Amino acid sequence: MRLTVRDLDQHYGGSQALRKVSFEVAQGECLAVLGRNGAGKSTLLKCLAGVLPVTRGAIEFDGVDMARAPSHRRSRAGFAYVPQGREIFAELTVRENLLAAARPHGEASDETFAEVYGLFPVLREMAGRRGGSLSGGQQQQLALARALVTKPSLLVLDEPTEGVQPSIVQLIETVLQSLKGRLSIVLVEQYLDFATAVADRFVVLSRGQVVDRGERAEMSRERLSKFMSI
Ligand SMILES: Nc1ncnc2c1ncn2[C@@H]1O[C@H](COP(=O)(O)OP(=O)(O)OP(=O)(O)O)[C@@H](O)[C@H]1O
Repeated sequence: MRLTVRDLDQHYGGSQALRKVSFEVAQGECLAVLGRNGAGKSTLLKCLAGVLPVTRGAIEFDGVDMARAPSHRRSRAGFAYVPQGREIFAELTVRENLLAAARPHGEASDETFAEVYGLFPVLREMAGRRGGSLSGGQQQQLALARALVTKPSLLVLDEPTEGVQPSIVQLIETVLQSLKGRLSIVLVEQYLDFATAVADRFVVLSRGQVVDRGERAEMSRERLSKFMSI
């Protein structure tokens, strides 16, 4: 899916959190959204997901403006969102979490389950365990798997490496690299090594505005450090 965000404004009451944010993500590409705490990254992703209303601007999925469409319509159009903090169902088992995520998109096939269990083998082992009993890294894998069973064409991830041990960060990196090309990805990430390993292009937000953008080859620590807390 091609994502075009144009002149997006968002306000929390009287305070403006996003100001004329514009960018594009081509089919199969991964865009990293970088910036300091409070820059507006999570707000931007919530606007893309339709969980926060936008004040002005367009969010086009393959040319169709979804900026005012409810979340379920965006989801049916191929959009999947993994929020910060994961938001899995703690009381449901791993398998039930996956079934619940897949249901609005039609029953998930055995093939779909085999695919996500292939990407995240620990979830197969833990299929009967309650989501709430998993470690942070396992919950992050479950959150990603929940998004993938919906067969998205645009995957939006808010800090997938947060609170996750290095071996799982490496696994998530490998998974995202394998998904790129097939689906488009928007990634909010504080961990620069991960972002540079996965993203093709980046935008930097500061106080709700895009203050820099470029290609992966231009994502040098020197260039980004003036906008980030590193
Ligand atoms: N529910 C809310 N009500 C009012 N202001 C909010 C709300 N959520 C966020 N903000 C403000 O909007 C701005 C952007 O916040 P946002 O969470 O999008 O930043 P962020 O770049 O994702 O930061 P972080 O990395 O800390 O999550 C901040 O100034 C924040 O205080």
